[in-house]
Amino acid sequence: KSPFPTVIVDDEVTVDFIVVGSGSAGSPVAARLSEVEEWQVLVLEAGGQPSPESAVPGISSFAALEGSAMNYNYRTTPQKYAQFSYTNNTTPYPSGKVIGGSSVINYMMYNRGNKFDFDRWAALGNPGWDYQTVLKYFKKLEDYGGQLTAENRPYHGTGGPLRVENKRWGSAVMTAFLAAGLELGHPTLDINAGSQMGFNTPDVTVKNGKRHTAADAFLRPNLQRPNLRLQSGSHVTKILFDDNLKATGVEYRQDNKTKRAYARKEVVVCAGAIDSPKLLLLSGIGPQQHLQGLGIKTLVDLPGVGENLQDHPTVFGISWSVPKGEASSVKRVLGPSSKLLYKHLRKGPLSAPLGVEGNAWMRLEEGGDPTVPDMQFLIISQALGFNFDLLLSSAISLKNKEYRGYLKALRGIEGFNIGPMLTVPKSRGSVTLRSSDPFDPPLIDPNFLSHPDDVELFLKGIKFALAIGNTTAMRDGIGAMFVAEPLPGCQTHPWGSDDYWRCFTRHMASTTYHPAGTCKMAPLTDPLGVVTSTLKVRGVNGLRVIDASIMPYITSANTNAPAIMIGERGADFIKEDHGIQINI
Ligand SMILES: Cc1cc2nc3c(=O)[nH]c(=O)nc-3n(C[C@H](O)[C@H](O)[C@H](O)COP(=O)(O)OP(=O)(O)OC[C@H]3O[C@@H](n4cnc5c(N)ncnc54)[C@H](O)[C@@H]3O)c2cc1C
Repeated sequence: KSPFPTVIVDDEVTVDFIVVGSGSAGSPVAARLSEVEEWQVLVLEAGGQPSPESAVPGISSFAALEGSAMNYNYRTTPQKYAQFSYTNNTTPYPSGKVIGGSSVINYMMYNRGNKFDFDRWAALGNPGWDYQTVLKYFKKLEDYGGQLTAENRPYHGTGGPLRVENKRWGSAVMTAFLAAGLELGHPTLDINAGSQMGFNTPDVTVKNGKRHTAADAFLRPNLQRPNLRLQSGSHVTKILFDDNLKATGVEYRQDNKTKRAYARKEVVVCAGAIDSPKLLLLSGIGPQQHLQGLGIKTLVDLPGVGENLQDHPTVFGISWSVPKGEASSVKRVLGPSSKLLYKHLRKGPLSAPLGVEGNAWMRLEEGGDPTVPDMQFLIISQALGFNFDLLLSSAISLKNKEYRGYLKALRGIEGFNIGPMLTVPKSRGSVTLRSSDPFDPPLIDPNFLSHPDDVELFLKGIKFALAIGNTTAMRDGIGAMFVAEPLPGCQTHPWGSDDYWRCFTRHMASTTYHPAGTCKMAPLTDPLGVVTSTLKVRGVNGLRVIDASIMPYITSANTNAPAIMIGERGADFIKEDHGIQINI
């Protein structure tokens, strides 16, 4: 039985709202709009049903691997300043093509970001996005099942659609990581509450031990509404406009047929930070020169479409070994006792995202606001070349030939990896069209490390990661031993020197799969803005973009929770504009 009831609508159909994409933001948009009984809402989703395995946290990250049918299987363009260790200087750039979008293939960490992120969006000239306002939406969307205390209670919601829980399982690496934080003077805390500065084990979008996607939370319970319809396998190729530049509907492909759907009120594009700008460009909204070069007629010359791509780069490969049994080995996660524990109690290694043990947020640059981090650390109890080596090295597409020897030395050992991650990098990339064919993958250029400050900050991040691994909690507690194998390509630099780590950074830095910012929300004074503060596309009517692409600056943590919040926030802007009373 398919988990999501879907429909096949007529080849030409008219509704009030068309929502393009059922991902982290599209699902709440559709659910909230269909609360208005007299509005007909149609969701067009390019992907299909999620696989049963995608619901099991411990194995579901396999869906993010290249080749999965639930993934667009994009890659970055060859990077000039980074990714030197990866095939052709490119890496896979997974993005969910499935009902639920990237919330079906992500690692389920639920991290909202920093108060400053949202106050900055508002200060740029985007009213209604300040922290106090968005906090109401974070609470509204949440059904918090984690531990509540006097400190974190005011920041959480219960009874909302999305289940958020404390992670149910961690290896000894997790406990040692938190102890290492305390040893270095950093508290263990709920980073979605008062302060983000410290160590934690992530809360996750998991319900009763199973992944809880945005579609599980917002669409599944509401698809019985007579005014909400979801049509899967429907790839939108173009937005249609009338002579007054009002969006009247979309053209899409389904079952090899070109069909049309018309919207009486609005078309809402929620296709994510890669596909939303792609769809605008295909529809003639974007930088005129780029469109002209591809023979696409320009409707609105909007230079910001596809620009301002931000992601959180991380440096892979900073690894420690531990004695057998301490980390997430294949045997431990997929072994019979783990399966039994999961089957009967929904607990154990299979109930938690594979290898994800903890996060930390720090400010490493001198000066600045001490409550705002510039670095996130992710500790995963797998490491390149270790137990899950095939999975990890293929996920990031390490150059096989060059690194075979390097990985061989590590094979079969257990271990962990601490990845420093820039919370708000200075480098900016872009998404552009490869051709005017809507089925051609776009050119995704994160332009990682094009800003030299990003490399210098990574240098500090790597040193802090080494300090975590060097604590008594890590060394004596779990027998952590740093893997000091010189990295191919960096052997000319004295091992461990600043230049060695700079070289290491440029070789190993890559994506954490958080594209954002490509349809930037900004006031009209900003020439690179694409949407207004109520998420309306500039220069046209009846068209909004509501997803991770609207972030002017990326949030200081993983982007799923903010994308869902953006969906909730955006739906209320639509309601307000159409005279519907909102309750928040
Ligand atoms: C491998 C991976 C791991 C991640 N891990 C985490 C994590 O642990 N924590 C976290 O917070 N974030 C994580 N993220 C990021 C997070 O999941 C995303 O930021 C978030 O899901 C983005 O939401 P969105 O609504 O902008 O886009 P999406 O959720 O990607 O939704 C876009 C939807 O639009 C559909 N679509 C696109 N184009 C079309 C079209 N032309 N026609 C019809 N439909 C279309 C897509 O199929 C998709 O369903 C991860 C992402 C990935 C890929």
